[in-house]
Amino acid sequence: MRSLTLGTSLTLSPSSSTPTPSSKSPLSLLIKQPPPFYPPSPRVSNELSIPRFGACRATQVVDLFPTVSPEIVVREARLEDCWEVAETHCSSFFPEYSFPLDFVLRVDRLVGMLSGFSIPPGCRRTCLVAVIGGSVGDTFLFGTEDFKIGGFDGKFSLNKGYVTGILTIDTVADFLPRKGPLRQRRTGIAYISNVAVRERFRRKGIAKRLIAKAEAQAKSWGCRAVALHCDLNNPGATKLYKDQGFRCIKVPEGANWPQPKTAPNVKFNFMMKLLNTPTTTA
Ligand SMILES: CC(=O)SCCNC(=O)CCNC(=O)[C@H](O)C(C)(C)COP(=O)(O)OP(=O)(O)OC[C@H]1O[C@@H](n2cnc3c(N)ncnc32)[C@H](O)[C@@H]1OP(=O)(O)O
Repeated sequence: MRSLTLGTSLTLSPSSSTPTPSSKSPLSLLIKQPPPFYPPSPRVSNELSIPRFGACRATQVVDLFPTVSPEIVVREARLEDCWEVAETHCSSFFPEYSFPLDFVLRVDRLVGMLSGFSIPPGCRRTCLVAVIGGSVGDTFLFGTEDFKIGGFDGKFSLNKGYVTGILTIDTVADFLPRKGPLRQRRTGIAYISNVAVRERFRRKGIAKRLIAKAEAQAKSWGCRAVALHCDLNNPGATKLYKDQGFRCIKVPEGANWPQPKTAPNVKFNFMMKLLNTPTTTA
């Protein structure tokens, strides 16, 4: 078995791991925060709030014309996607909330995402989206190459499609153990967070596609590994990551490694994958 080395004494265990950091926005302070990144309750429909907040047209187009443009395309999120990204995040991680709190949560998430542009110098962050219903090759984009807001590409397209899944990848290393006595930020390891797929699009391989794209992105940034935290009580996500070649990292006894801030009772597996490790599934 391969071994990953991170700081002092990390070992890969044959088992595996969930969630991620959430950006805190001013609205977070005004509402009682629910525990983030829980798997959604199966009894609640994620799509209930969509018609109220304006995404209904895109949803209906997909429903009415499923064969016109059935392909899922994974690409960098653009500013025009940001509401649907917030919606996908909230409906996946907080499915139990109904109006008006679900709307407040979405706005909070939107503000959090768009205000997340202050990343440390030299670090990268990108939000990836899996979209359906947009055209692949003939997209006409407005905007410049380098303009970014938060993890969002500052370009617009007239043919955006409908966001079905999301993933954030960064090299900020906030959730990786620091290095050396000066507690320097780790480099060369990208961190995956906020992986979510709308309920009605699950088990179609969308998360797998997002992860594959994230790995390619990490490689293009020169990273040698990717890491993430996965809720111990999220067996579906754990299986997803294990199948994609991620392995659990045993946290050294007594080590105080950083973790996503969620509810106090949530326990995480820390998982990593070397980027030359092949996956077990296509
Ligand atoms: C680092 C993080 O962000 S962890 C947070 C993970 N996100 C969440 O828990 C939010 C709520 N859940 C979701 O959004 C989705 O269920 C996800 C993201 C976990 C999975 O998305 P999907 O697009 O459905 O996954 P995908 O179809 O690619 O599944 C690939 C494989 O993972 C495994 N898998 C995925 N979901 C499940 C599940 N609920 N139960 C068991 N296995 C699962 C299966 O092996 C699946 O292959 P199969 O369908 O051929 O059996």
